[in-house]
Amino acid sequence: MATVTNSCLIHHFQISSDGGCRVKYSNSSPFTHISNSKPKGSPVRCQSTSTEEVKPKRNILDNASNLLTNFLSGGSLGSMPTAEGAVSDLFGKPLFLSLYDWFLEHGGVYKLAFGPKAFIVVSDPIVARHILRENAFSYDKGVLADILEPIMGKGLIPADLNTWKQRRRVVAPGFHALYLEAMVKIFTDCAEKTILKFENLLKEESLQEEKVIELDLEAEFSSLALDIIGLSVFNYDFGSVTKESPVIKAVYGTLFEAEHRSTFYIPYWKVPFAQWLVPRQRKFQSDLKVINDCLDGLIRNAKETRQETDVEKLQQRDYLNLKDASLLRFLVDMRGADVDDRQLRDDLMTMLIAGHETTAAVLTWAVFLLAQHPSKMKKAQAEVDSVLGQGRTTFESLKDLKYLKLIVVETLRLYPQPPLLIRRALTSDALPGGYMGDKDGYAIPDGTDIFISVYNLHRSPYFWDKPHEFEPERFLVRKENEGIEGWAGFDPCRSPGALYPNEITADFAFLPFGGGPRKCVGDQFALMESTVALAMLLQKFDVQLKGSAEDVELVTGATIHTKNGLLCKLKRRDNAH
Ligand code: HEM
Repeated sequence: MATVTNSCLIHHFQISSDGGCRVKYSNSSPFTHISNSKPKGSPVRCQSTSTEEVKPKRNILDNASNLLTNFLSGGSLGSMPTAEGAVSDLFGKPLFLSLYDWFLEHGGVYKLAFGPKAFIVVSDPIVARHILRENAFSYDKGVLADILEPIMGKGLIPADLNTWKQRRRVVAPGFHALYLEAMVKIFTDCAEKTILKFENLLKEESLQEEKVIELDLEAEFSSLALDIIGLSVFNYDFGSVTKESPVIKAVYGTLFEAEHRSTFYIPYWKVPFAQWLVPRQRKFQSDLKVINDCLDGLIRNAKETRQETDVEKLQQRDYLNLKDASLLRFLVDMRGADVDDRQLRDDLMTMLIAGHETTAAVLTWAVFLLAQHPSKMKKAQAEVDSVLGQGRTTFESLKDLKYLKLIVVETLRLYPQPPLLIRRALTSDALPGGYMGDKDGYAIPDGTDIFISVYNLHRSPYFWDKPHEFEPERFLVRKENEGIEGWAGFDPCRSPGALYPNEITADFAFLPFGGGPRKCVGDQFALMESTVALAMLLQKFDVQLKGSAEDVELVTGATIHTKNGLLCKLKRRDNAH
């Protein structure tokens, strides 16, 4: 394990342009060396400007917590490094940031003693690959399922393995290429409405001298992502970019509650009668009812107008000219009367929540990062101008928006949504030895709760050069000797034809959509949606932060977002007509 000194243990509430923590590798192309074989000696070294040693933080609360955890786990996790100071640290900042500091201190697999529970924190690609792919069916969603089940029922994210196996087979074919092509048209239509709204606001402002509008872009992206998910998943026009409605309010209310539950460690929603007695819980139940009634109506309507049964024919439809090319249409036409309404509703609710906030967060952080790197914004705009001119984004043009795509993936690297993946071992398991240490791996008992820290993997000084810097170009280098363009240290041959770098090309050191059988079903959808929205914004506007980057505080629930919005100044580009 490399020695890491104190200056690396900064809290990365903001990304600074110089990275804040300087690291260097003895190996210039670290990715190519990820393999099951452990590195000999200590191949990577994290250098820092300070020589101060890390001082373990302890207080009575932490000591008691560690003792309790070891006692309750029967000492079975005893040899694993333990994050000291866990309990007291957790109250100060988002959990995933503390997990990063402890990762630098304790390595790729360590134990977090948290009251009566122990969580294992994994920040090593080999161990992550084992849990997510190689031994995926020995794990379920554990704590996450407890939190989400009241909202998503047996939808794909919280579903137990048996339900998941049946439903994944039904839902995944819905994301076929022709559907995605039709969706790019919907993304473009919706993004155009957002841009039009900005232009109209600008017209109102142009009586003033500056001709600049100030907006909370995080809120605007949230509306845009909601409209897109409504139309593409169940052909429902929320129209939230321009109006408010009871359904929109209910969706935001439900998202807010889902978020609150995911940051709260006590399942207060399980307290008997709470849903009738506590006003907040009553509101949540009534919000849920508004959305469920809306979804039930849409499912009923789709069933009444059901058309075909054959999956192959459905996949060959002229999706671009369909009035309703939604996923719901596909699922009902494919399964028709067989489909269980409740299960369908759970799946739609899951996609509404999973697909909305995540994409809005990617767009928010992409703009945040670009605003701090004006030269990269100019480079992106030059690409948009050369590929699109003043035209619209299309399925074909996405292939040529190469730099924009790298901006999207680099944003996901720095701000993964969600920053942690949660699993619980269904049986005892032997975790493999990781890449980063000289350990032989650990045996874990069934019931062990695990956080796979995507944030730590994505900012690992062992795999990324200048891990905290925004450098979309890092993914695009010429591969030595082969003369082909590939992704830095990644092997594009592992996933030929991939439009974006992914966990396969990176061998699980880059996991923006998870990996293995429970990987995000909407990954391509989300990447294309983010690329389209970003391209259309940059085509028309120069964007600046209203205040300084340091003013933008981050908070987390299910995703990483800002505390008070992303206040920006938008100015129409000189050459935009
Ligand atoms: C940038 C946007 C998105 C990000 C970063 C993202 C990320 C993820 C991640 C990391 C997982 C795996 C969770 C785990 O292993 O525990 C996941 C699962 C999932 N996502 Fe996404 N997602 C995005 C957009 C979407 C969209 C647009 C949809 C649907 C339209 C969607 C639907 C789902 C579903 C249904 C699952 C569960 C898959 C399963 O268990 O079979 N996601 N997502």
